[in-house]
Amino acid sequence: MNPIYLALDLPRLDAAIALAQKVKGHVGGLKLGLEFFCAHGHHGVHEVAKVGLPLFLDLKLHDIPNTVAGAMQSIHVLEPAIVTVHASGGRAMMEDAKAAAGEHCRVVAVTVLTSLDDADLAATGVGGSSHDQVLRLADLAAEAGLDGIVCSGQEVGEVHRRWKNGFFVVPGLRPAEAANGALGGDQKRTVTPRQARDAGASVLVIGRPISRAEDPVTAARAIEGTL
Ligand SMILES: O=C(O)c1cc(=O)[nH]c(=O)n1[C@@H]1O[C@H](COP(=O)(O)O)[C@@H](O)[C@H]1O
Repeated sequence: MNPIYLALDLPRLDAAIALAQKVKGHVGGLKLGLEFFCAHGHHGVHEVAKVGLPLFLDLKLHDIPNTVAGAMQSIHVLEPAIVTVHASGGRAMMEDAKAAAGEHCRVVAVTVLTSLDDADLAATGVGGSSHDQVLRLADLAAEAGLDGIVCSGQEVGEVHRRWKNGFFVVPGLRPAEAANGALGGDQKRTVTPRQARDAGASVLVIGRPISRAEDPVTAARAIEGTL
């Protein structure tokens, strides 16, 4: 199975669907995140579902347990393959999110965003390294019964060694030839798609290296070819 999930972080629904149709032979799934969901909601998800690939609803839910469970129930109808919550919402929130998820939906917990480095983390009051914080939150997610976590490719190898049957989603991927600046320099803990896969990633989330490429099909095919 192709592990690449294309992040459809585009403001226009027609453009998102056109991109998905173009590259669908070179990716294994589509990720719809906050930008997409806030703009197009359930209607947009139903439209993208017609492309025929598994959907990853990256809603990064983070609230009290009752509210997150209610949100999970409200998205059953969209039949997502994967949904995200924030691990920092705590164990009870993650347990209730999993209990409320549809039968065939993997629930994965975002640990430390790939846009943060150790200094950013310290500024939020979290001491220690982002690496240690990812491991701590991965253990918590496993205890809560989640299917896996979201982390950077810099941590996935160690998380994989500790959590053998976990499901690991890795974003923040940059092909070796891509200049981070040209893609928006917001990602800080990056690796190449191949490095992430070799370290144990189950899913590779890739957005701008494909969506902003001059020719997205060529870019997607090239990345697929490195795996
Ligand atoms: O949950 C995510 O998917 C996610 C978590 C994280 O720590 N970092 C991260 O970049 N993402 C998502 O992964 C995608 C990365 O996009 P690009 O940087 O354009 O490849 C975006 O849709 C982000 O919302």
